[in-house]
Amino acid sequence: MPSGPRAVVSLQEGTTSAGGPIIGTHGDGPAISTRALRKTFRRFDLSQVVAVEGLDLEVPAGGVHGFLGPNGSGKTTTIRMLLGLARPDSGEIRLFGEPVPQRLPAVVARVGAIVEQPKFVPSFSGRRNLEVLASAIDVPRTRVDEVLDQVDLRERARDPFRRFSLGMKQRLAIAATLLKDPDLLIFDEPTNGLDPAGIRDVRATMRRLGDEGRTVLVSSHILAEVQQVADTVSIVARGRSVASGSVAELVRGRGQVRVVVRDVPAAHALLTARGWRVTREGGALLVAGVPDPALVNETLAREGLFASEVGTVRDDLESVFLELTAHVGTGGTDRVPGVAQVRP
Ligand SMILES: Nc1ncnc2c1ncn2[C@@H]1O[C@H](COP(=O)(O)OP(=O)(O)OP(=O)(O)O)[C@@H](O)[C@H]1O
Repeated sequence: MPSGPRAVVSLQEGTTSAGGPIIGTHGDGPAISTRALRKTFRRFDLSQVVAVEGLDLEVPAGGVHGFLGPNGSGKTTTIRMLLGLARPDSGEIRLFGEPVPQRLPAVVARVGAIVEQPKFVPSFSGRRNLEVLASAIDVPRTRVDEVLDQVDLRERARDPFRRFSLGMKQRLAIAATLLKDPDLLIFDEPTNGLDPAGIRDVRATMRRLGDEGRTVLVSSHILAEVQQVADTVSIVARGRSVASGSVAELVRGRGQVRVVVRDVPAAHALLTARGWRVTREGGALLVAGVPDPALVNETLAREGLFASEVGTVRDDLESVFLELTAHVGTGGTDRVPGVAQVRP
């Protein structure tokens, strides 16, 4: 995947006449759903690469959805299929309930996306670049100021594009996707190659768009970035979905209880006997798989083992991600044992 800002795929320029009226409104079902989606490629030596293997994805309408997975897990290929830029071998895709690619023209005006390399003119100002794009897709010029505000670039809009920082270039690309006021925005690794300030600004822009009620699908292999901005996430590994749900749901119950007790061996034996996974960390014990930390305290106290400290060590999404994707071997597994597919 290329790094740095990507070009705007102006889906809005698609043929809207062929598809007829748009059926359904934003909010009456998922913005994106895929079922058993599969895509293979042939390598130069004619061997087959399975890029996407039976992917089920559901992105609720409204808010920011993180599409997470390690490098090579099939995110870009999936996004390209969602946008009609690659054809699935098999499976189903729906955008706002409409089958894609068959009914893409019916939904195309509701979708904006950033993939691949930028196509802005370096010597033109940010504003001029947007004005050219706006007239190409038949959008009034007044819209240019609105989208510049939406990405917080109004003040720098007169600077030539070539003087923009990478973060500003990326926000200009986002502004271009907003010209047609789409309901769904798809960004493939939008923070790739940006410095921390650029990442923060792009993230704030995505959050704002999600708060406006738009659906933002953002792919990333850097989970810490998405964790802070996403309402819901899907985690993929080797082209398959391994977990999905809200960030809170995915990390809930996955923390460990840290307990400090004088008689460590006795406490270890007692807690292990309850069926919990217990590991030693210095003078403390880490207990995994406990639904409520109070249960640890209660179990110990009943046997006269009094804890001097009980606390929760919460996993972040990064650890959940590593645990989930580590389970998926070469052959792939559909689901990781013990991980619920939490549908938002
Ligand atoms: N055009 C292609 N020809 C051959 N193989 C491809 C092609 N496009 C993707 N692949 C392979 O398909 C797999 C999935 O790639 P994809 O780019 O979709 O993953 P990704 O999750 O977006 O990864 P990254 O974060 O590194 O971009 C990889 O093994 C990749 O090498």
